[in-house]
Amino acid sequence: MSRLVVISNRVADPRKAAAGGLAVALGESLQQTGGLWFGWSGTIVEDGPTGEGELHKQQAGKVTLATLDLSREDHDSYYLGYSNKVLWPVFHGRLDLANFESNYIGGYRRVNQLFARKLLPLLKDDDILWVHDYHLIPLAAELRAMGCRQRIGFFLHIPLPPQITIAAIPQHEWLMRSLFAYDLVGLQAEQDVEHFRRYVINEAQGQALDGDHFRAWGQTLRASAFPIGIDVDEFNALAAAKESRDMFETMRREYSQRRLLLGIDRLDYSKGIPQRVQAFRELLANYPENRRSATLIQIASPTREDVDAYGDIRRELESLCGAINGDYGELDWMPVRYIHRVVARKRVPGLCRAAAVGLVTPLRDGMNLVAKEYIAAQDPDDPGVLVLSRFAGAAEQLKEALLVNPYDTHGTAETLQQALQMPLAERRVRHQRLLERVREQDVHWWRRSFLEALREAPAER
Ligand SMILES: O=P(O)(O)OC[C@H]1O[C@H](O[C@H]2O[C@H](CO)[C@@H](O)[C@H](O)[C@H]2O)[C@H](O)[C@@H](O)[C@@H]1O
Ligand SMILES: O=c1ccn([C@@H]2O[C@H](COP(=O)(O)OP(=O)(O)O)[C@@H](O)[C@H]2O)c(=O)[nH]1
Repeated sequence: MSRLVVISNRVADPRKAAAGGLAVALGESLQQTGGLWFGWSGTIVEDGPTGEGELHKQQAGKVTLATLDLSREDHDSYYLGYSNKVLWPVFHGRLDLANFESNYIGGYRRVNQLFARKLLPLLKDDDILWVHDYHLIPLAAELRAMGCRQRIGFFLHIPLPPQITIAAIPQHEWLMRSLFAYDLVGLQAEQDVEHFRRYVINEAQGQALDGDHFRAWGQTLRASAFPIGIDVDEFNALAAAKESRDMFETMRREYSQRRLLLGIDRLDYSKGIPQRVQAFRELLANYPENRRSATLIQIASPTREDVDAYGDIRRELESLCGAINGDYGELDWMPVRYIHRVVARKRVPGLCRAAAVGLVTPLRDGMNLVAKEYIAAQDPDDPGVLVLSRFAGAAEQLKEALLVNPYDTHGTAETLQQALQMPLAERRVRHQRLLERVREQDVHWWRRSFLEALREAPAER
């Protein structure tokens, strides 16, 4: 059996609970198979030489972690710059937030070359490589240029936008062409595959062949949807632990006379949090029976704070929450509880179970694992209702949720009222179907189906 080598920007000890969907899912996958997990150490070396990362190796159960430090200059241009000021906003359809500053691309290429150079000596001939996310799109091309012939798969955790939006990136042809150095490209949703198909045909003058195979720039690969899932059993074990049960009991006591609506997100402009708070405000305005009762808890964990757009969204959200509490709050009830901190993962199941409504309303999201965690956390006899954005990748699978357009404040407020009023029988039926889907297409299914497809993909090298 060949060894699995996972490469991602973010690496976490798989035995410890991590926040952030990618780290959680990869940790759970590697726990099953063992192998090597290679990526950035999370350390920035202030005055180290540019382009030379120190390699740290550490054993975490069956998994070897091999991580690199980055110099300040490389981190700023590769991670903050090209990854999070170019690729993240463009791939989430926010061209207005993209900053196409020319020196970012140099750092992005340099770090991908550095990763390839440091990884290559660690590889065995029959390893199977699985590269993750937008930080590392050109990694396979760099590895191939250094002689790497192993099978390499790539999984994009964020959405792939329409062809015309991709084309706004000055280096789009180089980026998309470098995807063809992989043997398999995995995307979150069928819609992303459709966007890939249109790019290949219309922009690269390539061909769509049978069975999700594509040919362009003299190379063939397969590009298919592999929607990422959660580890339901691991999540249930967290739910049964003391921290989670305590959290549930506390919330249930505190909100026994009230209805709880819950959002858990990184404070990212893609998550649609201000729009959600506006919709909640409209709910209170249009349906006064919810005043003194409905309470929105919004966990907005800090993320990428060195990127300006994230500071802006924080100020916007704080001002909105302040205004709604000022306008509607009473001495014994505040409509919004906004928390700008990470909630420990072991508390997430208890918090979700206590909420009558789970709010997952991103403007755009690759998948959104919180949507699946909310379903897994519910009491099947008295489940809450998931309100889900049609623009989250999860919406392709979770059709029995109440789907909303998060840009439509009025429509979302109406749906919140529908969720709060939904009869028990309907809640049970919807929840049962959703839970089946979350269980069937869990994180193990995701890993297995991707790796099987990678083993079978046409390998041209
Ligand atoms: O590593 P950070 O910059 O701190 O950001 C955290 C992660 O955010 C993104 O997550 C995505 O992956 C999830 C799992 O597939 C998916 O459910 C979600 O919709 C995506 O936004 C990012 O893609 C990761 O690389 C980051 O580690
Ligand atoms: O304060 C927080 C915020 C998020 N999470 C976890 O981080 C992951 C977020 O993944 P998702 O796919 O929803 O979004 P991402 O942050 O990766 O874009 C989920 O497992 C959450 O339970 C957490 O444990 N604490």
